[in-house]
Amino acid sequence: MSASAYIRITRPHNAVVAGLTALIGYLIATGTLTPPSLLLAVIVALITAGGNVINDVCDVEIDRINRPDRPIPAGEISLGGARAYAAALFIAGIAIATLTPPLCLAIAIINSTILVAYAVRLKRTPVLGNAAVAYLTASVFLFGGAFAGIEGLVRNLSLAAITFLATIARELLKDAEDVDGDAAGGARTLPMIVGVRRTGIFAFACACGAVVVSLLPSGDWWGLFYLAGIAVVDLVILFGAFRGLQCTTPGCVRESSATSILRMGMFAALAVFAIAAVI
Ligand SMILES: CC(C)=CCC/C(C)=C/CC/C(C)=C/CC/C(C)=C/COC[C@H](O)COP(=O)(O)O
Ligand SMILES: CC(C)=CCC/C(C)=C/CC/C(C)=C/CC/C(C)=C/COP(=O)(O)OP(=O)(O)O
Ligand SMILES: [Mg+2]
Repeated sequence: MSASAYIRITRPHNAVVAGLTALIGYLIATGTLTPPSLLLAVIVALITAGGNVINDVCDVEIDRINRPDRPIPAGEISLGGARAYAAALFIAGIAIATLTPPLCLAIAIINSTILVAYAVRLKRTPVLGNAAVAYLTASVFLFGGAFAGIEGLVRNLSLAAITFLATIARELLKDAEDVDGDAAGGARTLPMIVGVRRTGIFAFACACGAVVVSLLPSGDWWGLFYLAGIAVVDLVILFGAFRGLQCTTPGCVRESSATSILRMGMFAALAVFAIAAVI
C-alpha cells in the first residue's frame, strides 16, 4: 500500500478543478466569495474524488487492458480497499454538505448516487451515460449557486444549460474517437449504433444550442465585456464541433483535435464568466 496510489486514484487535478469551479459558480451567482463558501470546493473535490475511485473499481477489467498502470490493476490498492475508500470519500463529502443549505445537501446526495450509477451501469448505456456526465459537470454551477439559496441556483440555470449542451457535444465526440477500444471492451455507445457521421451532426447541433443559449441575455454578468469574450469562445466551440462534424471515422475525429478544442473553449468560457461576474 502506498499513499501516493491513494492520491492518484482520486484523479486529484480533476477533483481540485471541479472544486474550484463550484467556487466560480458561487461567485457568478453572488458576485462575491465568502469564507464559508470555501466549503463548496472541499465537498465537490471529495465527491468527485469518490466518483473517480468507484469508477476505477467498476472499470477494473477494462483498465487491466487499457490502463494497467492505474492503482487497482497495478496491485497498489485492493478492490475491497478501493471500495471502502470511495465510500469514505462520499460519506465525508455528504457529511460536510450537512453544514450547507438543504438544496446543496440534496445535490450532493443526488450527485453521489449518479456517480455510483454511472460507474455501475450508465457508462455502458448510450446517450444516458453522456447525459449523466454532462449533468454532473453542469451541476457544479447549480451547487455553487444553491449555496446562496434557490435564487442563486436559478441565476446559474442558463450557465448550467450551456455547460450541459457543450459537455454532451464533447462526450459524444470522445465516444466517436474511442469506438474501436470501446467495441473491444464490450461497451455500446451512440457512434457504434448510428455511426460517426450522425454522432458528429448531433454533437454539432448540441454545440450550436450551447452557443445560442450563451448569447441570450441573462444574469448580472451580461454586458459588453461578456458579449465580446463569449463571442470569441463561441467561435472556438463552433470550430471544434465543426471539425468533428466533418468526420466519418474514429481516426478522423482523433486527428481533428475536436475534443481538445472543445475543452479549451469550455475552460475559456469559464474564465469569461468568472471575470464578467466580478467586473
Ligand atoms: C458555448 C459555450 C460558451 C460553452 C461553454 C460551457 C462551459 C461554461 C463549460 C465549463 C465546463 C468546465 C470547464 C467545468 C470544469 C469543472 C469540471 C466538473 C470538470 C470535469 O472535467 C472536465 C474535463 O474537461 C475532463 O477532461 P477529460 O478528462 O479530457 O475528459
Ligand atoms: C456538485 C457535486 C456535489 C459534485 C460534482 C461531481 C462532479 C463534478 C463530477 C465531475 C467529474 C465527472 C463528470 C465524473 C464522471 C465520472 C467519471 C470518473 C468519468 C470518467 O470515467 P470513464 O468514462 O470510465 O473514463 P476513464 O477511461 O477516464 O476512466
Ligand atoms: Mg473508467
